[in-house]
Amino acid sequence: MTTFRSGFACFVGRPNAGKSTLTNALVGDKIAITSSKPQTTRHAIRGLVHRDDAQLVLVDTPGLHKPRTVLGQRLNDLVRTTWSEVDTIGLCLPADECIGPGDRFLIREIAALRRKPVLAVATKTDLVSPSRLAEHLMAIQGAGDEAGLEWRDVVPVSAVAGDQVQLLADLLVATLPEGPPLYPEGRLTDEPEETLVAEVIREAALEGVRDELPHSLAVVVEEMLPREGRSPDRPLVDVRANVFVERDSQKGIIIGHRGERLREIGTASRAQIERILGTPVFLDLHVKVAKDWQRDPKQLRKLGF
Ligand SMILES: Nc1nc2c(ncn2[C@@H]2O[C@H](COP(=O)(O)OP(=O)(O)OP(=O)(O)O)[C@@H](O)[C@H]2O)c(=O)[nH]1
Repeated sequence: MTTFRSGFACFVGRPNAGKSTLTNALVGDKIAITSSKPQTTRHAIRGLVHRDDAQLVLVDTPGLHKPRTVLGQRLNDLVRTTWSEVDTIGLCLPADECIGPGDRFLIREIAALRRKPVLAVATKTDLVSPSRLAEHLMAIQGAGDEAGLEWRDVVPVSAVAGDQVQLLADLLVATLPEGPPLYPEGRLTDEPEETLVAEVIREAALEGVRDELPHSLAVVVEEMLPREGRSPDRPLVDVRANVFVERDSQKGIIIGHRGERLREIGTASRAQIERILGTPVFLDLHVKVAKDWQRDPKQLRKLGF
């Protein structure tokens, strides 16, 4: 009989390194939220990989970055707590970018954890030539040596092309302890549905807006209830959510000319929410100003941080 393994893994790496996309590719469903804007992953969202021989729980962390606000500090604390709790770490180093000071900082921090298996994942390999990839892999090896960190493996992967994703799953599973499944089969995530719904709306609201906005956006789902009086074969769920921004000017950006952008955000997120909940949804979206919420601990708590 083959042994069953189970445990936790997380991907770390600089913003935009491809962590969420990789999590999605491994889980095979869109649970973690991706966006072309950096630092959009706010919550440690877990995806479950169910296999005959193992269950891998993926914890997706936000990027570690220079803390400038209370929120920045909390995010960094969250990253470090996550690292200490998982069985194995995958450090994502995008192949289309050189290893920089930020990556070296991460590698030193991870090296300080000692003895935790660390896989170096060269992400986005579809974007580079084989010779550039070879250079990148050697640079990864060198950066590990420099920090006294011995990689368990160095794996080139393209989450978008699906290249080597399966191999990565095998290598991650091999680092897990023996044990029974941690979650019932069929679950993809243990995030409450409200959190997923809020993340979907946040992602839609961030699409195509200016660079300073990501940090100023928070979404809170106030209510999620089945509409009363519907026949069982035609259910409808009412979702009421608030999009919080920090300033009046940002409110205007989100709402758009005659509410056009807000309508687009609603349409785009509703389709995804319906997929998550498995029922048609009526989405009631409001934009509110919570002045400087990132700097105010009380407001942060209210917004779920
Ligand atoms: N071509 C290509 N693009 C990728 C790949 N993986 C991720 N990307 C793109 O890179 C960008 C960032 O990917 P994410 O998965 O959101 O990165 P992340 O590390 O989770 O980012 P943060 O949440 O900001 O920390 C997105 O635009 C992705 O579509 C890949 O394998 N190939």
